[in-house]
This record gives sequence, C-alpha cells and structure tokens, in this order.
Amino acid sequence: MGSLNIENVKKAFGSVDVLKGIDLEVRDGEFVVFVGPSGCGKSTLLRVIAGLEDASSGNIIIDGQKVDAVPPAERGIAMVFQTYALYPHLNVRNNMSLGLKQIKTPADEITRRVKAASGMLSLEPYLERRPAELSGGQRQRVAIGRAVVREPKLFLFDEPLSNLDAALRVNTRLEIAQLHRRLSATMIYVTHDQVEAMTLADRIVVLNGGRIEQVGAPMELYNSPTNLFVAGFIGSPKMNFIDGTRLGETAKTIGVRPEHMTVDPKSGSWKGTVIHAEHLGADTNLYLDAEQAGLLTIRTFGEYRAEPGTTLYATPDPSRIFRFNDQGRTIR
Ligand SMILES: Nc1ncnc2c1ncn2[C@@H]1O[C@H](COP(=O)(O)OP(=O)(O)OP(=O)(O)O)[C@@H](O)[C@H]1O
Repeated sequence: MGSLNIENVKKAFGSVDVLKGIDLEVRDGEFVVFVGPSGCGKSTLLRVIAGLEDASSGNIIIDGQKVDAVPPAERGIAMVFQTYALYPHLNVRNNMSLGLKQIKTPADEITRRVKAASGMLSLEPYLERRPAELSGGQRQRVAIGRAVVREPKLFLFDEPLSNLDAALRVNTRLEIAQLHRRLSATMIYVTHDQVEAMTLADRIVVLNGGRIEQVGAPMELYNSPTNLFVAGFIGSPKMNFIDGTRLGETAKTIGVRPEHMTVDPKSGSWKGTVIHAEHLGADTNLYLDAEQAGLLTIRTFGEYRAEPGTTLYATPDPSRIFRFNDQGRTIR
C-alpha cells in the first residue's frame, strides 16, 4: 500500500514562498510525474514528502497516516537522486544491503531481496564491484536497486536520469517503467524531460511558481490543456501562440501545435518566409516568418527541403486549434 495525500502544503525559505498551497491525491500504485520550469518547486515538494524538508504548513499523509512528525527513515519511503549517492568504499551488494542491515533485517531476508532486485535490474554480474568500477547507468541501477530492496510504500525519484547520456537514458527509462509494472508500487518522479514525463506517467502534475497548474493523464494535458501555460509547457516543439486580433479572431490568443500544421509552396492560410529548416531524420522542423501569424514552428514528417528565404504557406488543422481568453484560460 502506498497512497499519498498532500493537503494545502506551503513552504517558505525565509521570506520566499516556494510552495504556495499544494493539494494532491496520489493513488496506491500510481506513477505521478512532477514537471515545471526551473525553480517552480518540484524538488522542494519531493523533499517535503520525503521529510528532508519540513512544510511551513499543511499535511503530508501516507496511507492515511499524517507523517509530518515522522522522521524520513520511518516514512516507508525510498528516494533515488540524480547523483546516485552510493557509498564509494562498498561493493554493489553491500550498497544495496546496508540500509536493511541498519534496521536489523535477518541475513537470509537481505540475501533474498538483493537477489530479487539485482535480477530485476540486471545487476548480478556487478555485485562484487565498487561504484568506481561501474558506468553511470549501472550506478544509477544500483541506486534504484537500493531503493527496491527496502520495499518502500513510496518511491521518490529526483531527476534520476539527467546525468546519463541519451542512449542510457532511454534504457534506464524503460527499466523504470518495467519496474513500476512489476512492483505495482507508488512512484513520484521529478523531471525536466518531456519524453520521460509523457512516457512514464499515469498522471502528470504541472507546477508553476509554487502552484499546480493542471493534473492529468499525459494525453489529457496534451489534448486539453486548461491554460496557456500548460499548452506551452506540454509538447515539443512548443505550441505556436498567435495574437488573435491579428487574425481577426475574438479570442486573445490562438494556439497551434507544430505537428498540426501543413505547408505548401503555393497556397494556404498563412503566407511566410522560411527562416531555417532543422532536419531530424524522421521529421523536419521548419521555422517560418509568417505575415499575419508571426514566427511559426511547423513539424513536417520526413525530410522537407526548404531553403531560407523561400515562400511557404502554412495551414492549421482546424480541429486542432486552441483558443485562449484574456486571462490565458482555454476557451472550450
Ligand atoms: N534550502 C533552500 N534555501 C533557500 N531557497 C531554496 C532552498 N531550496 C530551494 N530554494 C529555492 O526554492 C525554489 C524552488 O527550488 P526547487 O529546487 O524546488 O525547484 P525545482 O523546480 O526543482 O527546480 P530545478 O528544476 O531547477 O531543479 C528556487 O527558487 C530555489 O532557489
């Protein structure tokens, strides 16, 4: 079991309000990802859940029990950090077992759990090695293994993949997804990475300036963002925002995702001049300076050859246009 309730949690450092009243319910077994711009309070919220920081007010409730006065080690939580935080002088086996020894777990139980976790994370060949003799990806798997053996109610991940190179990040991301499926454990995960958030999360929590902007399943946020901030934050490349008045619309702002426009050299809705084309292999990002709509990013599938300075017309898919009012809220 590992449900979590966050009730009106506020946190200030001195006179700076970092968390301004967070309410969130996480179901047992759910994978919840916190995203938001740098400094929005993601890590602070995770640290408050873990008990590494005290909230200034509000409650943290794990499995129905208020834990504000419970020390971190007794909250039934395991945290995985960006920097691994392994003991350099201990081998993998001992790094994974140390926490269990400290709470006087019987030796045969420790052996069983280390065996299961190292099997799950493909760490068996490395059990006798020290961290310095491992790659970054292997070290992070040990850090995850150390969390797994504790059989926590709640796993907390603070940007666990950001020190890994692109290929390892993909592999480790898959491993975390499989781990979640196997353990059916509750996981809370902080990341900067759009792809990690979209692919791992049951629900994404979008934070901005210490407040929650929206909570929802990845495709719900992508298809139905409640406001300009979420519309611009979820999706890559970012949604295009166009001044509604320039288009003769009543809405203050019009939003179109780069992948929801087509281009044609002869005709279309918005005439523009190509500024740059980025060839990504599977698709091309075109940057167009459009007369009415301003600077547009358009994503075309496959290779699209367009020299800077040439004229192209962009046409949005009418069923995929977003409209926002003066307050930046989505007009349904
Ligand atoms: N111990 C501290 N003392 C004072 N201010 C702090 C402390 N920890 C964090 N802050 C401030 O709180 C704000 C939120 O920090 P936090 O690390 O939670 O943001 P974040 O969303 O995780 O950012 P990033 O994505 O850059 O890691 C920042 O402005 C930060 O400078």
